[in-house]
Amino acid sequence: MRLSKPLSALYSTEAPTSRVDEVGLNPKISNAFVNVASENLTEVQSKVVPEMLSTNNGVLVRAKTGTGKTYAFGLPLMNEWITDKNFERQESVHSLIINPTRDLAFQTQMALDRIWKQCGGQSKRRIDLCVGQVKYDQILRGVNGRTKSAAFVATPGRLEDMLNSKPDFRNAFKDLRHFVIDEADVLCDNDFKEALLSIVKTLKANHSDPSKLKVTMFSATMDNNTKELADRLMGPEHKYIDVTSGREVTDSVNQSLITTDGLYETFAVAMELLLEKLSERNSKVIVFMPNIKATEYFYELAREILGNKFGPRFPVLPLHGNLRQSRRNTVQTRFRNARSGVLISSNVGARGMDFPGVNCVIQLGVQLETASHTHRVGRTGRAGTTGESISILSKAEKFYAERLRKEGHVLEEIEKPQVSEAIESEIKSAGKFIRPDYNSLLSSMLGTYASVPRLDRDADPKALVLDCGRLYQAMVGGERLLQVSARDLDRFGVTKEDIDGVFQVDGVLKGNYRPRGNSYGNRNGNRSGNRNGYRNGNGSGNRNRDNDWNSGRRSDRNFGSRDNRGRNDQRRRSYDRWDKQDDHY
Ligand SMILES: Nc1ncnc2c1ncn2[C@@H]1O[C@H](COP(=O)(O)OP(=O)(O)OP(=O)(O)O)[C@@H](O)[C@H]1O
Repeated sequence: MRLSKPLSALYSTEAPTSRVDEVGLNPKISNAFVNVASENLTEVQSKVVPEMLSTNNGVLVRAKTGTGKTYAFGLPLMNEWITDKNFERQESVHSLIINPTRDLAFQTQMALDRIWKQCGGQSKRRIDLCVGQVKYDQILRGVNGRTKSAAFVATPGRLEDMLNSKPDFRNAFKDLRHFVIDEADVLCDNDFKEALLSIVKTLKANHSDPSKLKVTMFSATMDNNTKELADRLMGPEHKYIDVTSGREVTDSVNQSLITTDGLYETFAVAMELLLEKLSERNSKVIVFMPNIKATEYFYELAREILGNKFGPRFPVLPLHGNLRQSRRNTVQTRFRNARSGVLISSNVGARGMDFPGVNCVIQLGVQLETASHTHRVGRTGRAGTTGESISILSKAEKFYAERLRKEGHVLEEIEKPQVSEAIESEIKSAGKFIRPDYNSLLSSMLGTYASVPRLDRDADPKALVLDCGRLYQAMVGGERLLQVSARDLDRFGVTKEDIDGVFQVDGVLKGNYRPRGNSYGNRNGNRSGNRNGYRNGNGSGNRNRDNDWNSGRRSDRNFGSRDNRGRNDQRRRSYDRWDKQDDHY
């Protein structure tokens, strides 16, 4: 993206930055960067590029969202490719970059390719993908074909599978120089940790000289788990570069908070705000919803209401884990290229996704992990631009704002907008123009709450549950009650009297019963313990199926090829959940 202002002005709140031609990069790379991005590096690039060019040790990097981490690792890698005279003739893959989702892998590959093409490199060696839904043969062409892969951008499921099941592929990494772990905190999380360790083990076991393999890790959010794993993967000599100055989101994003009386008002206020924001010229907004069902519902609603106001060609786009990858790619390209429009997204669009020109992010409700908030906010105010983030929480969800504040987010309370009668009536009559499955929408909302850690310590679970029931009544009108199983409600510790006139219960409530180790009852707040609690009535006791975690149906189709099927059965389930759907994030 070309910027009209000098970068020093754009990054004025951050430390002095360097020019791209003064950090020791080959002129071909720095000239390409000037053509593609800027003459100036961002702060993280100014610190990381020289470090990566000179050190033999690993580097762990924490930098604010949208400050250019991709090129911070991409430029030094490509610099090595261009300065090695024998590079074209080498067979081994030089660099491996791992991302948690396919969407991010595509984006990373495209960003690096832009520079690499400017250098004329792609005719010699390419940057290829190793992700689910790319055919095995196509991936293998990068190691067996005439034009060898300089680098692979991979997701964990397909990468581990290929390394384990395809000897040709595995052997192509014997002189690998760089292994870059992007969004490191997610990849060090319990779901991926085992796979990541297994990948590193395989890479090292097959390496001609493991001491030459450099590992680098990047993220905006960093927890102790990540730091511990960094020690394991990179050794104690690795360097830690933190350019967040304690804040994970850039100062150029103003964060505010609107409190509503309940979930129904939350949806109405969000729609009113959206109309207001999109009425401004060249306004590009992302609305983040708490789960897939809510994303689908709000998208249908927005398509109708915004279509009536701005015309049918106005970009109103959905992004969530239940969409096919091809549709997700189309949506992302359309939104990336649009001057104005709205993306209604689940967590799948929250991390790393780079959509230029987003001036406002609206977030509804609570999330499993507060790190999600940081990444969602970080979709605006990128590359030195300014942005606005508005969180909408119901009174019962307000505990979440306190958590965010404790973690350093500055949320300014603002007045909620007056919801117009037109919007009220559109929401109430939504059943006529969309096919809302209100039952599963509300089950998903209950599931989202059930997946939040420490709920019973910080919040009033009863109030949240009752709000779900009232939302249902407001949506369907009349006296109909939401039908839920006693087992689901038991998790929130409600009694028959509490929910009288709000839910129709299947089974017998156990009063204030809360199962041991249930999702919100896990007081230590660790992430592994809080995902097993909720059954949303569709047969699975695992996690909140609609939280973008595991609701998907597509996978690394050929995962578990004959020779590793049994061994990887357990792990495959984890990849399936991720690689197909991405996402709890
Ligand atoms: N030196 C630069 N000058 C101007 N723009 C830049 C520069 N470096 C990167 N950019 C642009 O900034 C945007 C954000 O970059 P990138 O996606 O790498 O950020 P990030 O730090 O990885 O974000 P996130 O934390 O969300 O993953 C991209 O559009 C990128 O092209």
